Amino acid sequence: MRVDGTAYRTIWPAADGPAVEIIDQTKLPHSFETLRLTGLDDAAHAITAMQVRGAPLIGATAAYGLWLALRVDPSDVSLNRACETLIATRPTAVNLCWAVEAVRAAVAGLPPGERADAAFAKAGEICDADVAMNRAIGEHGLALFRELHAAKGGGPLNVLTHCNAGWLATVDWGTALAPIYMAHDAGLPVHVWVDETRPRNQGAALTAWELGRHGVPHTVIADNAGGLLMRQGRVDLCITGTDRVTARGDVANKIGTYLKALAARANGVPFHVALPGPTIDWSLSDGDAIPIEERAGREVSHIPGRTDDGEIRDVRITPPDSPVANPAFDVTPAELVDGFVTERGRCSASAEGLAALYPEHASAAAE
Ligand SMILES: CSC[C@@H](O)[C@@H](O)C(=O)COP(=O)(O)O
Repeated sequence: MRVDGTAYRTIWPAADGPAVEIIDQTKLPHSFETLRLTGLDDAAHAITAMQVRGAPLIGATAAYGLWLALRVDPSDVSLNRACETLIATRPTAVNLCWAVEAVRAAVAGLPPGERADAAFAKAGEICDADVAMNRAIGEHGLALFRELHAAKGGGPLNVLTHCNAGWLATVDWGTALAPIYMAHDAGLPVHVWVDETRPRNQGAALTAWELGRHGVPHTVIADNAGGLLMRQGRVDLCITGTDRVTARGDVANKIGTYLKALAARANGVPFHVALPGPTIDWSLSDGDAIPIEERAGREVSHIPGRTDDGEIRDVRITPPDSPVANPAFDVTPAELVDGFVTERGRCSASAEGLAALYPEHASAAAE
């Protein structure tokens, strides 16, 4: 996507040496800054501190993190230690494990001297594949948007989304936002209700920033406003991304997604989830078995903002002696999801639906 006229991906190899560059998402929407990652620790820190976030981008960053580790020490011990370190950074998004295991498989059988180059090539492949999958998700989602718009019979299609599943969450395009960009670019009138997404405000800070840069009409709302808007008939479709989908179609996504799915079902609003194949965890059936990341309480007790003189600062909003809890994801059962939009097409949120699109994985999962 373009920022001030320049085309960016969210992660790219540095032109001038062994490093990768990222957009520091903790600085958005206040300032657009890039960062250099020069070693495994930088990559692990970028994921943990959410300088990069979003399931596909976490995976891509981990892949480059392995390259950086293998440049320094290509031994088996180093490879295994780097894989463990990266996998431990964030537990819910399965794309992280998928990308780490893809790089491990690409390098494990090679002589140590060839491993770093092979890891670099694999990381690049993962990034290119992510962009292609998201573009395809956008095209399949656009068909859904056109159907819903035609059924509505006029006016803008009002789409509600939660968290950030845009280009910042992936290498480019995004998952849930890809159809929104394509619809807007194709002249289909869309307006997006952007959930602020407490506690880290990925909607207010990142989705609103992305949509604004692209000229897509949008309105930021408090997380609690969605139910009212659905009841008032002001939401035509909910679409979110996901961090992990089980083989039977249960969906882990940013905390608060489940409440939106419940409100959507109660109000007859279609609720769809956009995902690339690597987000499916074929080893799990029951969504309640998905590990839910518990993040620091400070993300709940404090809220960041920018002062008038440009400083980004956290401000406390809870009594200092009140305990806080911060589960970062929730699970929406497949029954509440009206459909998946994948790079291979659309399907029902069910074992049968996923198996029809991904027969090679489904048969392996059943064995
Ligand atoms: C295409 S991204 C899908 C999900 O990763 C996204 O919806 C989400 O929940 C991101 O959570 P985050 O905690 O910001 O990494």
